[in-house]
Amino acid sequence: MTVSAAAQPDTLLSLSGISLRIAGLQILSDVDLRVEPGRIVSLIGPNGAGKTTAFNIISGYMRPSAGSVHFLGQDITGKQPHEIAELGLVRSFQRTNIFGNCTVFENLLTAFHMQGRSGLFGAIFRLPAFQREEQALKTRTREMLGFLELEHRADDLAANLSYGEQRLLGVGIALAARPKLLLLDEPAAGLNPSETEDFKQMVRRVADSGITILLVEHDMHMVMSISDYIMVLNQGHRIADGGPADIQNDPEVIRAYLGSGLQRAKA
Ligand SMILES: Nc1ncnc2c1ncn2[C@@H]1O[C@H](COP(=O)(O)OP(=O)(O)OP(=O)(O)O)[C@@H](O)[C@H]1O
Repeated sequence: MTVSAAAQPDTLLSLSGISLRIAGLQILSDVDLRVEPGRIVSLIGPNGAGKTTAFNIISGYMRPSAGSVHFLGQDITGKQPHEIAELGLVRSFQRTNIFGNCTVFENLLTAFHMQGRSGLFGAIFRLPAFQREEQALKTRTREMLGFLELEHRADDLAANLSYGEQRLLGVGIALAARPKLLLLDEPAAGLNPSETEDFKQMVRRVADSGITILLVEHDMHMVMSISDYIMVLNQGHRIADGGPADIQNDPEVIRAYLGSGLQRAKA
């Protein structure tokens, strides 16, 4: 029996019996997941396991064939991505939302403006309310630069940032939307070890600030060292869930990975 998140006050996000079938292929089969507030939760599994598909369903980009998604006690199954983002469930993509020809400061300020109240009319006519808001948003932009440890890059074009710095900026842009739950899709892909470490530290700071994190990631060192809770998918089925130590020692998980990255993470 699956329990609705509405009946679970401590649950921020829950997936109940999620299945997806496309063109005769069973992509996800009866997947349950519960994300408690304030935690770092990772979704892992071999290639093709269904992790990105699960993210697409959670964030409204795909509709499941069966099952439901609840966020903050509300059924969000089948809602549009922007409606879900407005509720506080925000997804940070690997490289989409950055304007390369704008500075780092401008990128963040624009992201804060998207959440602002004065609107286009206020901006065009530079109404007093807009000017007050602009000052407040600039202050928040500077604070965010400090949080991301990117102050020294404030006036550089985003296109000139390293991969690792662009990834940090992408998260900063997502954070401007004031998420309650932040979805990170393979954030360490393409990063070198020191960039991965910087990113990991930043994820910790985000979690410490009270924002819950749901992560899809292949870098097992990162997953095992940062996660409070891990769910493992294989061929669309949940095969295990628990803390990092449980997962690393789970025979079915070891079989699914055939001793690949998971074993190296234990070394
Ligand atoms: N729109 C679609 N139509 C048909 N098949 C799809 C579609 N989307 C995903 N799939 C298939 O579903 C399976 C799961 O894909 P998904 O991208 O969710 O896996 P993943 O765990 O994120 O893999 P990876 O780690 O390689 O990114 C794969 O076999 C994929 O080919």
